[in-house]
Amino acid sequence: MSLILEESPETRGNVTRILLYTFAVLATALWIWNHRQKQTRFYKLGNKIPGPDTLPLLGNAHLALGKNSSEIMALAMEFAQRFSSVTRVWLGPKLYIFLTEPDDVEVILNSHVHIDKAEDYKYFEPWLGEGLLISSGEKWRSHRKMIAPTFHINILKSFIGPFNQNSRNVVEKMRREMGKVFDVHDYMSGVTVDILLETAMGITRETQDKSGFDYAMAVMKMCEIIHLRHYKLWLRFDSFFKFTSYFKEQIKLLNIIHGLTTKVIKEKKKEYLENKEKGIIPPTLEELTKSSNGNGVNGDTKTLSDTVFKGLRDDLDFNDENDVGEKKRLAFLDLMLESAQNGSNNITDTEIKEEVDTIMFEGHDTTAAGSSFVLCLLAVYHEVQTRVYDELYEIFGDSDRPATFEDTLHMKYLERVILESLRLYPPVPAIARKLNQDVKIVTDGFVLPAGSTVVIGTFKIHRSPKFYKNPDEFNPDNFLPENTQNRHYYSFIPFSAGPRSCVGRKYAMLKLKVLLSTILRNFRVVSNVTEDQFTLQGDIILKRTDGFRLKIEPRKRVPSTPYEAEKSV
Ligand code: HEM
Repeated sequence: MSLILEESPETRGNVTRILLYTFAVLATALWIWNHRQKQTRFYKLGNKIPGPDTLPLLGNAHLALGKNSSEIMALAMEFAQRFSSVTRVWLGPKLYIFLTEPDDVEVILNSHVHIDKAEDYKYFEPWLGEGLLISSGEKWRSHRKMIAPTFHINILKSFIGPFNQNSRNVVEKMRREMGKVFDVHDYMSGVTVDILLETAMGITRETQDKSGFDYAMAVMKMCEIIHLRHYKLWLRFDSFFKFTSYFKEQIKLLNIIHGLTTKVIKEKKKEYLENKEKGIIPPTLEELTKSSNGNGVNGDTKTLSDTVFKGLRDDLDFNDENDVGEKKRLAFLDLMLESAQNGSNNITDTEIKEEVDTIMFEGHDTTAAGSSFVLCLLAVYHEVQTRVYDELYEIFGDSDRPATFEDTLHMKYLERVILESLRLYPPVPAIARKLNQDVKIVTDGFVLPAGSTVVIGTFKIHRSPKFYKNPDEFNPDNFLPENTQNRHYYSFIPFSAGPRSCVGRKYAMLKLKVLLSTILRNFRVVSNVTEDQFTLQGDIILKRTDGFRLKIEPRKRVPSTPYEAEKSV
């Protein structure tokens, strides 16, 4: 600056001229680039789709600046209202297309071609590597084929023991909150990680040392960092993120997480080989999932959700009446190690670690949010809670016995409540895919160009008046058989659908029933917050920014009076 001031007026004029020329050349180059881009097929197809007005270069990115995740969620809802069921948004040169019409959603989700995850999933990579959630192509296909059977109903039935034990443990912990307002999500998160440690890695409470607790804490904190990176736009850039304290924290957390998974895999592998030498070989996946009637399907074990999800055409439709029993219980990790060792699957230790870490992530936050929303809704709608409890009283009376798999089949009203809660508050509120090929959708024959990102607005679809009468109202009867049978399958997709649907769907439903029934048999949940006061955070996992606050009261183990029961119908 001082240099310029000392120079002659003529030199100063030259500098100004050079700056102006440079600016003019740059601006012209940008304009030409912008104009030429607009002429490309990608831009032309993108711009045929309705969406908010754009600014040169920025597209619509300025609309997201300075907004927190709740405000971005509100904006997305406003766009969905203002534009059609197909809306485009440009974030600079990146094209995002939002779909909320089940016919269009089916075109994407039911396809075996459009299965690649959007770039937004990349923050998981340091943690989950190429695990099932983010992998693509042949790797995803072969691992999915290997992992889907480890969620066979026979294996899930053998998890009833840990589901019950951990649910009873959390009930004991929650007693200390009696009569106070507290955030129930903290408890749901803790119990979910404990259950996963046991069912995914085979680490029981008895075998768990401090590393199990540290792992659980690290999983929860990693989820928080990833959530932050989704809504704090500047943290999305690795080059910036690396200079923040979050990055240092992430390194520490990943050391804990990967340290434990690696250690457990090593120990389990050693144990397996030692047992093999002694001639003790665990049952194979094929043996555990063998069907008694040959076709693997048994109508007696079908639940309401099996019927609700039957049109979604995934690879989880197996059912069997064989009960493998407690003795044969194997965690996912054991099953993967066993199949790698006996040669039925070609999977390395690193890949096994990535899959176990993936299951720990996917199975944790989703069910913690899902169970917290159910409890908060029941705390608001007492008459629904009364009906749920009456059903539980019919099954268990005033006994304290643990739930059996058979009991869960009788929890029909509770199941409707869970499904309705997943409809109004889907834990995964949106699903994103990267398109590698152009796709023609049903609405107005729009062609979504290769290279764009498709965002499926589950939250919005679930609240469509076209499929639900009074769509914003909490009404478990939306899932009465007569109301579900003719509804578009893709109008209810909390677990996504098609070949890339949630592999833990049946696990989640079974666990939610055991956990929620145990809590509700012990406590009555109450809240003075009404549903319209819930503030939502539209992150990768839907949460309440105001916290999942409620109160618990001791449950009187008696059914409601006939008058109360009548009122609640
Ligand atoms: C209420 C609970 C749950 C909900 C709402 C849910 C929802 C979902 C959704 C929507 C997807 C697709 C995500 C996408 O395409 O971006 C998904 C994928 C997945 N989920 Fe879940 N999930 C739940 C529980 C679980 C549990 C308990 C596990 C495991 C124990 C699990 C394991 C997975 C895995 C491994 C994938 C990736 C599947 C693939 O890409 O092939 N989920 N989940």
